[in-house]
Amino acid sequence: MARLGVYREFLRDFVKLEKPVQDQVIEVFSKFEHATYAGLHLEAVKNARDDRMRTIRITDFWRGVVLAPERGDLYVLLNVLPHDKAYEWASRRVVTVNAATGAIELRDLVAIEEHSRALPSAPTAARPLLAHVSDADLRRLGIDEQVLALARTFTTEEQLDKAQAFFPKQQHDVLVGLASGMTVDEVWACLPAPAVQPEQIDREDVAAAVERSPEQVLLVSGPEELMHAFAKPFALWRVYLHPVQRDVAYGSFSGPAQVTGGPGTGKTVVALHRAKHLAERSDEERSVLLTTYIRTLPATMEESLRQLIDDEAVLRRIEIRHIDGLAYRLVTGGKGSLAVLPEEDVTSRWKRVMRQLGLPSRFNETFLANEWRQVILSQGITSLEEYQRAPRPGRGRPLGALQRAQIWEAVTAFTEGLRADNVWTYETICLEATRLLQAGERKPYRHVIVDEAQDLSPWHWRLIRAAAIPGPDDLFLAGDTHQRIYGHRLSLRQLGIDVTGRSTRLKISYRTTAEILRWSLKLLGEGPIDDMNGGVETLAGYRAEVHGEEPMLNGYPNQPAELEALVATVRRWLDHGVMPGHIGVAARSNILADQAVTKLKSCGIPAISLAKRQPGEDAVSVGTMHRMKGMEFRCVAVIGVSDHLMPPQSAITAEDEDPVAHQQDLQRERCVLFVACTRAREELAVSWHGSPSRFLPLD
Ligand SMILES: Nc1ncnc2c1ncn2[C@@H]1O[C@H](COP(=O)(O)OP(=O)(O)OP(=O)(O)O)[C@@H](O)[C@H]1O
Repeated sequence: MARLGVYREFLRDFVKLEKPVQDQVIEVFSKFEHATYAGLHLEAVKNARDDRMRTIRITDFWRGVVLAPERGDLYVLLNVLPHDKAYEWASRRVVTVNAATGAIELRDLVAIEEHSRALPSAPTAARPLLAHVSDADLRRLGIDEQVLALARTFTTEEQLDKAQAFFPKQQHDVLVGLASGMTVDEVWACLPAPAVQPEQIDREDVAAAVERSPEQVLLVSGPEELMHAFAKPFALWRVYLHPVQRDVAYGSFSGPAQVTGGPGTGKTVVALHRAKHLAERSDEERSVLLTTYIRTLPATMEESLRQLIDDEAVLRRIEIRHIDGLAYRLVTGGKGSLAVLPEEDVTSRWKRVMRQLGLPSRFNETFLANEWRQVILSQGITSLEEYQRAPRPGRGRPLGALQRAQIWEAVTAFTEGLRADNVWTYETICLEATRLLQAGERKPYRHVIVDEAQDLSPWHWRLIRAAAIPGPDDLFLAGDTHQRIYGHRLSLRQLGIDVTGRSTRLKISYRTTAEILRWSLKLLGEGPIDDMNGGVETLAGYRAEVHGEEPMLNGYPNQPAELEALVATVRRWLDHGVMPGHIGVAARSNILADQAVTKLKSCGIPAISLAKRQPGEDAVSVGTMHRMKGMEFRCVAVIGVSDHLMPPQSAITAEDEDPVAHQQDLQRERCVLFVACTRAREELAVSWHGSPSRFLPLD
């Protein structure tokens, strides 16, 4: 019986086909297993450079390109294209085996030969791009003779960029890494670990290579899995994990462990698989807690877990809860309710305290609230003596003993006021929940998994530490400090959570394209980013496997013109067959996001605010950049990236008030923009009106 694999690169393109063609592809290939070779009408391709290429009828107009095995029964669906293009595509391409990884790779042989023929006969004076790398090193990294010969002639990055269209992808990535200054060892470390030793790789045996290429080919076990792969091409994570992801998700750790990595590297995916793994090993209900600070995430995580776990008993062992919701429930015991103050009431209480105590105006309400959160609560300070001695990292304005005494008096008045009025803030609820857990004997969870860990504050971590039984596999953290949009710098070790020797960094972005990634990384600026463990975080080796268009960057004279252009951009995406629900629009403020919804709707485009969107709703999703966290779309427009809006003045502490807080606020805003831009899978459009934001790399 024939078996079927689907080339992963095609899965991304599958969503771009029109719905009736998609349906027909599914129809044809769901019968594949049971059909005979002849019954499938696989046609040979005339003048093919690779005689294993076949095509198969999808409709009168569309054909699938299939790699047929020389021996064995494993066929690979490589692409689906209009009739003539399918034959042309198939005739030019050759499947080979990578010498370093043993995986299959696809090249446009005709284009390589054409480029090789077009080379000038005499060498040029310009320095070759890869002059600093020896042939031996290139071969060790899997560059074959044909690619090597052509790559040696390149003198500009532009030539190398163009070669992306015809070189095998893995080899092209290696060359780009070397050309960008990575060392041979660094590039080597980024290659997927070969399933066999390089000396055992038989480069003629394509059939064996297909079997050991899970990163290139999704092997489907039957029609149901095929349907799922096509129905949810973005949900491949369910069935396939990169070996590094798998090791972390299904590994055993002697204590707290951590997974880090840039946007789209699959940290949430790993967290979900880890929850499944730990729940399967457990026998108690609600013994695994999956938590986060991002409000929208628990609902999405629940939906994803339901896709991953069929067994209701296993599902019942996992509790998914927002961290503040967890604290609330621990304090109320699930009964009664607490009066939680909205942020504006918290601010007016600080103002009132200032007035009552006659504090100098330089201690304004923001300063006091930040001092309380970032110094007093963060360090768990409970007395003036402790506060007098406390270091104040991240706080720029020095304070003498008298000033500290004044502030302490204000903090005491504020917290006593809350108590007297029986009202709470989320911080005080969290402190109370931690106190209850520390006082009690029972820890409610065996395992706690935290997603978007970078956004939690020290009081959250104390709660988490107190909620889990210390021991093997107790805590598992997934996060990326480059995407910190709420929390502050902290050291987990100082909070009793030590992940030394149990931290893994993921490097492949499965979400976005190399072009979007390269541009977005520049948004982060030059400043060092901490790693939550007292060190500096890095994104070295972070890369995307797929390529696409460069981000579109456009400025307009005023906001109406920018919104008009947004409509045109969204229309173009829709005209290209992108479903409305696969388009996201992000703005820094709620006001601009609301205006975008109104504008899109007034032009007949279905659009909805992210705050109101129901799962599965097919409308363009519009929201603030903060709301974009944890989401992804095929196409994303980030609007209002103007200098007067990004960063918003109100979000930045004045430099003369506190230079350290000023820098931190700017960095956080850069991260906010970075998060919004890295939600795009295929296309990113960034726009502004008036002057562009100083964060934008426009060169
Ligand atoms: N092994 C994999 N194979 C295919 N797709 C994957 C794999 N791992 C993750 N993905 C996909 O990549 C996308 C990003 O995954 P995920 O949201 O887990 O990344 P993340 O690191 O948490 O991102 P962010 O930090 O930006 O929130 C998702 O669409 C997910 O399905």
